[in-house]
Amino acid sequence: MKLFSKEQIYEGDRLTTERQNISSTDLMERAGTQIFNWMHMRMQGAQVPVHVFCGIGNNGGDGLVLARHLTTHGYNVITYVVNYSETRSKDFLINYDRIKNVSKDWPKMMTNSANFPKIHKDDIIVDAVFGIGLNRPPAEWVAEIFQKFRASSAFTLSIDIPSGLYTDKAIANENAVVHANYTLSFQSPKLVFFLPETAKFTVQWEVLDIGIDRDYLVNTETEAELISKFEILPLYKPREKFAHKGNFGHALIIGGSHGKIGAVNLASRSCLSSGAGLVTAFVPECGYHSLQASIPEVMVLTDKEERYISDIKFNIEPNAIGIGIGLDTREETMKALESFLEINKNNLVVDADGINIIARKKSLLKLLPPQTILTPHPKELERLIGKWSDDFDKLDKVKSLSSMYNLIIVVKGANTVIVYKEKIYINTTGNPGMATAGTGDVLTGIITGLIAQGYEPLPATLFAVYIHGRSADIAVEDYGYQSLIASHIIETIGEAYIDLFKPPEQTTEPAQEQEEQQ
Ligand SMILES: NC(=O)C1=CN([C@@H]2O[C@H](COP(=O)(O)OP(=O)(O)OC[C@H]3O[C@@H](n4cnc5c(N)ncnc54)[C@H](OP(=O)(O)O)[C@@H]3O)[C@@H](O)[C@H]2O)[C@H](O)CC1
Ligand SMILES: [K+]
Repeated sequence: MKLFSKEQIYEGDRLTTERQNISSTDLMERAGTQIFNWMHMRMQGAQVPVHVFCGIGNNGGDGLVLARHLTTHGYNVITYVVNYSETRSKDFLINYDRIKNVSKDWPKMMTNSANFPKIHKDDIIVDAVFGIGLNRPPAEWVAEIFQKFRASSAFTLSIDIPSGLYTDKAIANENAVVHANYTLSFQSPKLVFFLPETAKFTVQWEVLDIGIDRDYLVNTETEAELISKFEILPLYKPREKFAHKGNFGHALIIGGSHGKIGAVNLASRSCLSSGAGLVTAFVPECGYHSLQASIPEVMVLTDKEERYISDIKFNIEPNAIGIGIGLDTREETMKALESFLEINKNNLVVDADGINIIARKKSLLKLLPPQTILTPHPKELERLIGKWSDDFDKLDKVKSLSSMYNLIIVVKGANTVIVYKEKIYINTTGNPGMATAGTGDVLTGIITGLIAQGYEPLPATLFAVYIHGRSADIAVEDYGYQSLIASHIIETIGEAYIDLFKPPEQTTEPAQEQEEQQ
């Protein structure tokens, strides 16, 4: 799913009104009516007090359209105008007049937070104060109103975006943002719904289709894209009936040091479970017996050193190499990695201490083959790109590193983000249970295994991050967040593959109930 920028949304609006020969007021009527339909479906006439807070722009206009429909359908609605500016948008004014024609209780003007109404925790708040037009911090009294929303504990529904959130930059003051229980966003979700610092303001979100021009939506390239089953399924490579293990490549996993052979164990197993035909592990001598005993399917080559990697030499022709897990960053190992990178031409996935070594000696970056994949967790990323001031600054730094060295960078997080040059892909699978030792090793194995099978590096990365998270979502159902461990994620990779072909979950309501609601 494409994530359109603020500028692209405004452009889409303009083109839609032109091509469909409608006014912006008609488009606002569509938007507000869609919000009303969503609420009406769920409220079914319930007389819960609905407090609609409107700004003076088009987000506010949406709120007035909603309030008008709630009123004419007999709901218990109270409308407020948060009067933070004297400049009203045209469509706000048109809808301000329209609502006055259908209700004797005209919208209440608010110019400070003192006359904030009493709101019961079972009431509903609709936040139509700011939309994507927010371009400077809200006034203090407006921020106080947002804080009173939260203090009321009432269910808060934000229109388009929680007010106080910018679409394209970090927020200065978290107290000046609405905490939405639910956000109904027009045409596409916004990037800030998925970034670590701002995702918390949008607990749940849903996209409402307001009929923006289809050609525009299809033909407009966006910087950011949401990756879910729909985008992953077309990447899947089916298997021929008469396939044999040679068709699915030979992956090499290089890593491990005394006490950290398990990382290579996890990566090698997940590499096999991702479908690689053959997997070889290259480890210090101390890892030989444990690997051969624990994963008979994996072949093992060893370094001449007992406890750490000192000289990476192998007599196989791998199709893909995953390197860095459990590697250790001592001098001899750093030298071994440098000598390896000087001659390596293979597709490469670099993780963990592999990244830490490169972060220490940045000149190694230019030795990485095109489309090398780096999979840093936040601490490793900071060592690589330095400190960042906020999520947007982080993404800018990652994009420039990616462009400079032609790298694919996996920025692990609650929504893992894959960055390739100027493009951002946001994964939608995964859960907090994955914050446990070894899940990164498992991901490295899956990416390496997919490349070994012939997936190009970027699709392999998108696919692997998706499957890794989906597999953890399946496993967490049995183990819960606290008890999920990396090995469990390997066990459910198969189910995650099978899940790709299951139709999206049907609603649990029996068919006849759905008919009754028509
Ligand atoms: N295709 C769609 O998605 C549609 C979305 N719709 C809705 O339109 C809003 C965007 O509306 P817009 O009028 O552009 O902006 P806002 O309503 O978010 O803001 C109103 C104006 O307020 C001014 N502003 C910005 N920040 C502040 C601030 N901190 N304090 C005071 N005033 C502020 C700014 O105007 P200026 O001239 O003062 O800069 C804003 O323009 C979108 O989110 C949807 O809800 C359409 O209804 C239909 C199509
Ligand atoms: K809003």
